[in-house]
Amino acid sequence: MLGRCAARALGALRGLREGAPPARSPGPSRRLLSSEKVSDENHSLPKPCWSKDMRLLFDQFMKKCEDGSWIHLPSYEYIATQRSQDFPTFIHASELINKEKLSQGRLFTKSFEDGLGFEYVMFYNDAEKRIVCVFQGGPHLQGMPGFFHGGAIATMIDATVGMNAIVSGGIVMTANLNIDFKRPIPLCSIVLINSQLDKIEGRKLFVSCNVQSVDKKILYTEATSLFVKLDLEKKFD
Ligand SMILES: CCCCCCCC/C=C\CCCCCCCC(=O)SCCNC(=O)CCNC(=O)[C@H](O)C(C)(C)COP(=O)(O)OP(=O)(O)OC[C@H]1O[C@@H](n2cnc3c(N)ncnc32)[C@H](O)[C@@H]1OP(=O)(O)O
Repeated sequence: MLGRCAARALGALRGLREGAPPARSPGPSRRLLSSEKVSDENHSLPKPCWSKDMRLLFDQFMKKCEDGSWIHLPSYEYIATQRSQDFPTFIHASELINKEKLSQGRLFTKSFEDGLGFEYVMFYNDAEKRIVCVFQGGPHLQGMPGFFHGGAIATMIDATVGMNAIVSGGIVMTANLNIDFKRPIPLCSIVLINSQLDKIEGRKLFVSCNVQSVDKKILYTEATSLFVKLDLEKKFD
């Protein structure tokens, strides 16, 4: 059975997706218009492009979810709710945004054809405040020949530590991300991204992370990050 904290974390994610505020306080833009589009396809479920190893890891983690200690986090291509459309106004940047283009917005990691870019699934452990992301990068993420682009690795790290901060703190933005690239990651390999919430100080959430081979014998990357919780109510008023 889900613990109260875990249920709250999942609620926060649903809130992000459906336009309800993830934090406790209801805001002036708490509305979901009937015309709003929400992608239905949960990309965190097995697809034909997932390798056998990716599928195996997925099954292993799903087994861990059975007692409620781990939660399988959903992931969607785009969030086209009124609240996400309003997001630039919350941070006083609406005049900088092309409104037509905003409606075409898609989550960067979900913008590739199946199997060519970012294939991943995240699992959250509420008691330990950590996320494990199983990541299968595709051939269009190449940097140096035969290896992943550093920016692609940084993107997946940001997505994972970012999700850890979101489930713990609501709506946050990355303020700082430090990455040590220790070994190049072979293109199309599967890796584990292990992220851990280290501490919360007021609006600041500190999250660290490493990227390992599936057998845990190779440490590819280490990172630390700072996320700052946005005070949407305050900024909106
Ligand atoms: C309704 C919305 C719906 C949304 C739906 C979302 C769905 C999402 C779904 C799936 C997501 C998957 C996950 C993805 C994750 C990716 C996330 C990104 O890529 S974010 C893009 C890159 N980041 C930026 O562009 C930030 C740019 N920076 C800023 O906007 C500001 O600097 C911000 C918000 C980070 C902080 O600004 P301030 O005005 O709110 O706060 P101040 O007062 O400056 O700082 C607060 C505290 O933090 C420290 N701080 C700030 N920046 C720091 C830094 N770089 N280093 C150290 N400390 C820093 C300050 O010193 C201060 O600390 P003291 O409270 O005094 O102790």
